[in-house]
Amino acid sequence: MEQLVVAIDGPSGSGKSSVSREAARRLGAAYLDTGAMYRAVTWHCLDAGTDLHDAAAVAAAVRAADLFISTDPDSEEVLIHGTDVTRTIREPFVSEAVSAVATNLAAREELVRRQRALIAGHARIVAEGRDITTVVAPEAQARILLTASEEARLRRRGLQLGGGQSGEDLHRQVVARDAKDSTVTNFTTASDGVVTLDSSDLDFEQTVQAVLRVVAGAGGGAQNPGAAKHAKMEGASASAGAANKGNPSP
Ligand SMILES: Nc1ncnc2c1ncn2[C@@H]1O[C@H](COP(=O)(O)OP(=O)(O)OP(=O)(O)O)[C@@H](O)[C@H]1O
Ligand SMILES: Nc1ccn([C@H]2C[C@H](O)[C@@H](COP(=O)(O)O)O2)c(=O)n1
Repeated sequence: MEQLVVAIDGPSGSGKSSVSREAARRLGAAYLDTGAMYRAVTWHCLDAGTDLHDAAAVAAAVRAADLFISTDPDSEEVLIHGTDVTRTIREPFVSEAVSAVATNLAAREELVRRQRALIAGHARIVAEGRDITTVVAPEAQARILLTASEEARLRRRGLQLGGGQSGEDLHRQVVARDAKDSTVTNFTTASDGVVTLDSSDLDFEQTVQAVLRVVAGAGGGAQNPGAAKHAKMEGASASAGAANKGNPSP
């Protein structure tokens, strides 16, 4: 059976992670959050006292990183050197530091290599980030640039963080981070063959449906239509067989 790879990129707060995870469930596919990999190695550098401005030291730390990321859409789990950082990597101190690692080209090269290995290990996978459609998996059957207006993205992130953030904090975590990250990746304009999906005026469910339509149009439907229908009705998982119990060795 031909492998199904769905590649989704987009700016911060566009809904990549949440929409991709749900699309993966309904497709009976694995799910790869590549941003979590950048976050985990950033946490590790901070924890180890590595100077994030020392490009060689950061690259060495990333190459040596013992990193595990679950690819089961129903199990969010990220471990680095055995430490569970699943929650910590979402903290603002990591969000504010991560661009220093994401703009390190040697660190990117290493993480891209690992991401390709993870993708290759699954029969069906939805992978999301900033350079999946262009660098990591340009041969993916379905490639989507998921966008939303800046206003929608700031509003969504504010709601997601509980509404306690100042406008300045949100701007730093969404707009300023995108500005730094876009110096090394293109997630604002769609490359040839990439479908742009603007979710500004769509709710979450409509956005998931729009992604599934693009995948179906590219020839990749639900693995088992009954399971996908069930997942849609019950909000339950259709991800049997998608779990990854061990990442390829570095
Ligand atoms: N179409 C939508 N309408 C309304 N809310 C949405 C929509 N899509 C996603 N959301 C919500 O917006 C928030 C941000 O989404 P998410 O974390 O998936 O974005 P992201 O693009 O992965 O961001 P980042 O790259 O910064 O991690 C979440 O709370 C999510 O549930
Ligand atoms: N393929 C990727 C994925 C992520 N990044 C960078 C961009 C972000 O600043 C950071 C964390 O990503 P997020 O969790 O916010 O999606 O990692 C990247 O450069 N390439």
